[in-house]
Amino acid sequence: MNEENLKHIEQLVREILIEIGEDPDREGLIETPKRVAKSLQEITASTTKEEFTEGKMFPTETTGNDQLVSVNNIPFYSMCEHHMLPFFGTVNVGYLPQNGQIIGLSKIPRLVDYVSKKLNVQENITREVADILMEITDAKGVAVVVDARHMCVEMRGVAKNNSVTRTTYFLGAFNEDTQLRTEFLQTLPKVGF
Ligand SMILES: Nc1nc2c(ncn2[C@@H]2O[C@H](COP(=O)(O)OP(=O)(O)OP(=O)(O)O)[C@@H](O)[C@H]2O)c(=O)[nH]1
Ligand SMILES: [Zn+2]
Repeated sequence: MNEENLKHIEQLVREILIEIGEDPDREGLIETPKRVAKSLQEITASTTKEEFTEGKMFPTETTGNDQLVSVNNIPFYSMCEHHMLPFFGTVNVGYLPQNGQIIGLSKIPRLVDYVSKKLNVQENITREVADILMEITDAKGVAVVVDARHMCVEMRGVAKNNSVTRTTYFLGAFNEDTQLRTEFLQTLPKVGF
């Protein structure tokens, strides 16, 4: 998003304020179009793939490391592509390394940021995290579970407060090996939001 985009969004937000019956020149709203433009820029500023693909893999001495690795409770914030309202929650990721190749732990939350900082739906975030992780690690299997609350479900429409949506996506070994899948599912923390 460049300066021209930001200026244009500012004008549009000013028009929205008028259409919803507000006075965009009242004191509390004077800076609002600019703030909204900047916050939209921040919320949708997906990072680049290099943030989690450069220097990502570490070979270890032994394939004895080819055991389940799970990184849970990774927070994310996104906006639904239907209403442009926030949905947020946690991403839980498991993978089964192949040939002792492990990924730097910080790269997984970076991947979650990359996928979630744009207009999206929860199912796509779940699948994209799994597909990209599989692509960059060449793991034997990848599992992703996302728990989220959707403001478009809670504060409007059907208005169901505190309902939590869980989406899951399994690739490779997690589809074939029920024991592995159960082991991963047992690592999932209780939803705390
Ligand atoms: N599957 C899925 N649906 C979502 C997600 N975020 C929002 N939605 C749903 O997208 C749907 C859009 O439905 P529409 O009927 O086109 O829009 P609407 O009239 O605003 O729907 P209501 O929310 O039921 O009032 C709604 O059922 C939302 O709950 C998501 O991440 N995944
Ligand atoms: Zn929505």
